[in-house]
Amino acid sequence: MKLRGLYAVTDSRLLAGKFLSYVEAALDGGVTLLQYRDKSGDESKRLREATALLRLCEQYKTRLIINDDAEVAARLGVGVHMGQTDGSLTDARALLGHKAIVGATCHGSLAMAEKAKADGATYLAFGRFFNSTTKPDAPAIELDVLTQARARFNMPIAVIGGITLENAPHLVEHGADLLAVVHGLFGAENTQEVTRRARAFNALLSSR
Ligand SMILES: Cc1ncc(COP(=O)(O)OP(=O)(O)O)c(N)n1
Ligand SMILES: Cc1nc(C(=O)O)sc1CCOP(=O)(O)O
Ligand SMILES: [Mg+2]
Repeated sequence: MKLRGLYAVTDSRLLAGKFLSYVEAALDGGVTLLQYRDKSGDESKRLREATALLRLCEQYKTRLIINDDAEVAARLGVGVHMGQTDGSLTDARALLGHKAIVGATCHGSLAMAEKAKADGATYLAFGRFFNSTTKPDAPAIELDVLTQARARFNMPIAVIGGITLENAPHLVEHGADLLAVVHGLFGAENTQEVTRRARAFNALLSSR
């Protein structure tokens, strides 16, 4: 599967009061994958918001990914992103079927990546590469991990953690396919700026 471009990731606190307008602005600029990431634990809110995002994604022909929760992904017929403590990747793949996008957090570990590939992951996610206001405690990793992963895996590689328009070119040069971004996209002052940033992130990946 060819997956390349901006991977927009939502954050419920950052997007409070402007959730759908900011997401739509990003979709307008071009989003390859949209991840719904909500850590509130409020299940009915999650299902309601994810359903609203699915409608928007259908309108913009973008693929929706649910963070953490394969059951909600199955209910909506979309993809899932699984971390190391979010349950079995094999089970998620079995639940969602062979066509679904199933992403896997690999932190900075090629061994985790090998296992994720064997368990049926669609893409491998590495990070965090830079300081992140969204998840400051995520373990930091070096660019070298990306170089090694690119040489070893012939499948889409997502990168995450503190990515901005300024630092993203380094990640693209080292082989990233998907730029997974929260604050560097949705931290913008207004919807026009969100759209501009989305276009600019995509341009970094389309010229190679
Ligand atoms: C694209 C992408 N990569 C990594 C993560 C992090 O997943 P995880 O380690 O499960 O942490 P949480 O996001 O659940 O806090 C991600 N969500 N997306
Ligand atoms: C959700 C998440 N996971 C990370 C990891 O390293 O696994 S870093 C991160 C936060 C990404 O948000 P921002 O673009 O604002 O830094
Ligand atoms: Mg998770």
